[in-house]
Amino acid sequence: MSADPRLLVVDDEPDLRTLYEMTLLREGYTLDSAGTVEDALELLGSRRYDAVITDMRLPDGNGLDLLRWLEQHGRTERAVVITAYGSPENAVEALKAGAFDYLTKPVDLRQFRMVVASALGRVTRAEEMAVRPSGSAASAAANVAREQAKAAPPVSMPGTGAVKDAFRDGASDADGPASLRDPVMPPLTQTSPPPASAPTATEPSAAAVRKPAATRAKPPLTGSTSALERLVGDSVAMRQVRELIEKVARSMAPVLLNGESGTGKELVARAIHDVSARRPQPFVAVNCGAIPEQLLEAEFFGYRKGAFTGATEDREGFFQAAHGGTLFLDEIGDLPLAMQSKLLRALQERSVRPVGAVAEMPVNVRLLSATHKDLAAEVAAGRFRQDLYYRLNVIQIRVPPLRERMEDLVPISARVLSRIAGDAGVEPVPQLTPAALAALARYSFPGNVRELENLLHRALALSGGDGIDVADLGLPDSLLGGPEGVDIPFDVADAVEVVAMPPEVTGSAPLPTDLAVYLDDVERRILLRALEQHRNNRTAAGASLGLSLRQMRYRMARLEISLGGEEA
Ligand SMILES: Nc1ncnc2c1ncn2[C@@H]1O[C@H](COP(=O)(O)OP(=O)(O)OP(=O)(O)O)[C@@H](O)[C@H]1O
Repeated sequence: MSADPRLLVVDDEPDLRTLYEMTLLREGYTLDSAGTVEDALELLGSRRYDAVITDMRLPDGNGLDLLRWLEQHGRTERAVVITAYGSPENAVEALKAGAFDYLTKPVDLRQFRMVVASALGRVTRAEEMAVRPSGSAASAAANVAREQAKAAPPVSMPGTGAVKDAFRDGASDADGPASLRDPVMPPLTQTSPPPASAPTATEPSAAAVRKPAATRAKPPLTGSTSALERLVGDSVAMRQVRELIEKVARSMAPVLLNGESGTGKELVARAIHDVSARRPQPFVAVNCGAIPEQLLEAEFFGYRKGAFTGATEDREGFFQAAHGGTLFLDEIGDLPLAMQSKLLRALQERSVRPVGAVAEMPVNVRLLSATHKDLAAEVAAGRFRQDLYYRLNVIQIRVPPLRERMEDLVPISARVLSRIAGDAGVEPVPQLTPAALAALARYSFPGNVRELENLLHRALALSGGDGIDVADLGLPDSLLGGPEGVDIPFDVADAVEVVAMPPEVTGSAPLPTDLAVYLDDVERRILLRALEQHRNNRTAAGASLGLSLRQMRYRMARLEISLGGEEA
C-alpha cells in the first residue's frame, strides 16, 4: 500500500458523498469519487486504489457489482460496503461476496474512520488511545493460560472440565490496571447502573485472579511456526479448510467454526488470525462455557473502579484486550441468552460499555466463534438468538472429526511425536510399529486430534525404547472401531516409513535451508549411533549399515568423526 492511501468513494447521494469525502480527506487520504457503478468502473479501470467504499444501492446497480468486478479482475482493493439500516442480509451478502467489512446507515463517522483505517491495515489514533492508552498484556495472558491448560499432562479423555476450568483462571487475567480513558463516544441514553449480578469481592471473581508476571511475559504461543503450518493433514477435507482459511483471512467477516471437541477449531481460528493482516495484533481466545454467568459482562467488556464491591481498579475486558486483533469465542453456544443480547449489541455498535462506565468505547475486533453444538437447532429450540446466529454465521467452516479423515492420522502422528519427543529431549524420535499404526487406524477417536496427542504423550512415556507398540497406546478394546482387517485408509507399510521419516521429509516441518548440511548431520548421527552400538568397531558398524570398511572410513573422515585412540 502507498504511503498516501488512495480511496474510491461511491455513493449517489451528493450530500453523503461530500460528508464521506470531508471525513476521509481530514484523515489524510487521497480520494476519487463516483455516483454510479458505471463511473466507478471507469475509474477502477484507469487506476488502482487501496480501498473502495461503496453504497450498496446505486442507480445503475449495486455495491455487489463492484465487488464482483474486483474479484473477477483479481484486484487487491479492499471494499467496504455501506448498507441500509435493518438489512443485515445485505451485509451478510456483501461479506460473502468478498467485502472486507460493512457499515450500516446512518453511518457513524467514528466507525466509518475506524473501518476504513482497518481496511488499510491501520488503527486510528483516536481509537487506539480510547481503548488501550497504556497497552495490554491481557490477551497474551489469556492465550498462554489457555494453551497451558490444553497442553496439560495427558488426560485419558479430551475436553474435560478440568481443562476448561484451568483456562478460566488465565483467560480472565486482564493485566490491571488498564487505566481506561474517558470514552470518546457521548454517553448513551440507555446507561444503566452496574448489573445487580455484578461480582462482589466475596465471589470467586475470575477477573480477580492474577497470574505471576513470569507467565504473562511468556512469548507468543505460535512462536516462529504459524498456526497454519501447525495445521497438519493433506486430506481433501483439510485442504478445503486451509483454502477457506486463506480466503476468509482477507476480510473482517465473522466466521463460525463448527466441529466436535478436539478437532482443531481453535487452531483454525489462530490460523485465520495468523494469515490475516491482524497477525501482529492480539489473538484472544475465550471459552464462553467456562465463565460463570454473573461474571460474563465484566469479563467481556471490562469494568470501572468502584463498579461493584471489590472493583478496586479499572480493568479491561476481552474486547479491549483483543482490540485491533481477533477475538475467538469458543463454545459460543453456551452463552446465556442475556449475554447473547449484549454481545449482539457490541457487534452492531462496534463499541462496548465497561460495567460501571457511563459511556461506550469503540472496539475494533475481528470476531471468530466456535461451537460443537448445532446452533441452528439451538435457535429453533429458542436457546440461541436468531439475529446473533445470523451475524456470527456469515461464513461457516466445518472442521471434520479425525475419523472422517484418517488419511491425516499418519502425518499428524509424525508431527506430534517429533514435537513431544523434542520437548522431552528424547532422541531419536520413537516410531510407531506397524501394529500400533494399524490399531490407531481402527480406533474411532471420539476426542479427535487432542485425544491422539494425549495418547501419543502417554505412549511415549510408557514405551521406553525406540518403538511404540499397541500395548503402549492403551487403547480401550471396547472403543476399537472394528475387527482386525478392517479397511485402513492407508498402506501401513508405507505409513510406517512416513512416520519414521524426519518431519522435514513428511512435510510436517519447514524444509531445511541448507540440504547438504542437513544431510551431513543426519549421516553423522547415524554413523555415530552405529559405532556406539558396535563399540566403535568400524567394520561391524559399517556392515550393519551395508557399508564396507573402506566406505565407512571415507565417510567418517569426510564428516570428521574420530574415535580417539581406540579405533577398531
Ligand atoms: N490438523 C491438526 N494438525 C496438528 N495438530 C492439530 C490439528 N488439529 C488439532 N490439532 C491439535 O489438537 C489439539 C486440539 O485442537 P483445538 O484446541 O484447536 O481443538 P478444538 O476443536 O478447539 O477443541 P475444543 O472444542 O475442545 O475447544 C491442539 O493441541 C491442536 O494443536
